[in-house]
Amino acid sequence: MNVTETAAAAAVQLSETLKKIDEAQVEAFMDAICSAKKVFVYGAGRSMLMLRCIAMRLMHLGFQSYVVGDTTTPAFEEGDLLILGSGSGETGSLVNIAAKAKKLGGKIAVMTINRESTLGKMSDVMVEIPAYTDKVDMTDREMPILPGGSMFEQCMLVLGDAMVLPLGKKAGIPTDHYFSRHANLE
Ligand SMILES: O=C([C@H](O)CO)[C@H](O)[C@H](O)COP(=O)(O)O
Repeated sequence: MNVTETAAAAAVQLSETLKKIDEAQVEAFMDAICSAKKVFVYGAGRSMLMLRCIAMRLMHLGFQSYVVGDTTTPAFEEGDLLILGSGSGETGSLVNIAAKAKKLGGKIAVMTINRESTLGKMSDVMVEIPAYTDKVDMTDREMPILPGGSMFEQCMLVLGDAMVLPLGKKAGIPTDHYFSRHANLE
């Protein structure tokens, strides 16, 4: 396959993977966002990059959303929600941050491939994405067309974007306000 054929085949695999996600898990995930005082996101590597995109969309909708570790990110408090994205569900820095957030009285929402992982077990709500990661033994799973954790990471991004309109509706945000908060010093 050449590059464009590979990209098209990857998009098909992405679509097939997204269709397998449990809608009830997604609903619970969105409810957790709507009932949180503030929403924080955290991940490592490419997973974090996808979560930054999701945090931006939440800000567009009017949620108080923050990226853990950014200079202007405020304190995590009781009633806040920490969204973690981790293919493996075992990345050490995320496990530490999740434990701290729980201790501070917050809730944990996790997107992961691995429901039995440490983060899966720590979560209050979880969306299981049946993708592939090279970090966990996945011999039973279809090999991805894209390398490493790419399939998982892209599923997170598309799923997060797909939540935008339903989240806006759930939170009662007028549609003409959706993107008026986008940065205008650019
Ligand atoms: O950057 C990553 C990627 O898998 C490289 O292909 C991961 O997102 C990063 O290493 C974090 O891992 P997970 O917590 O297992 O997503």
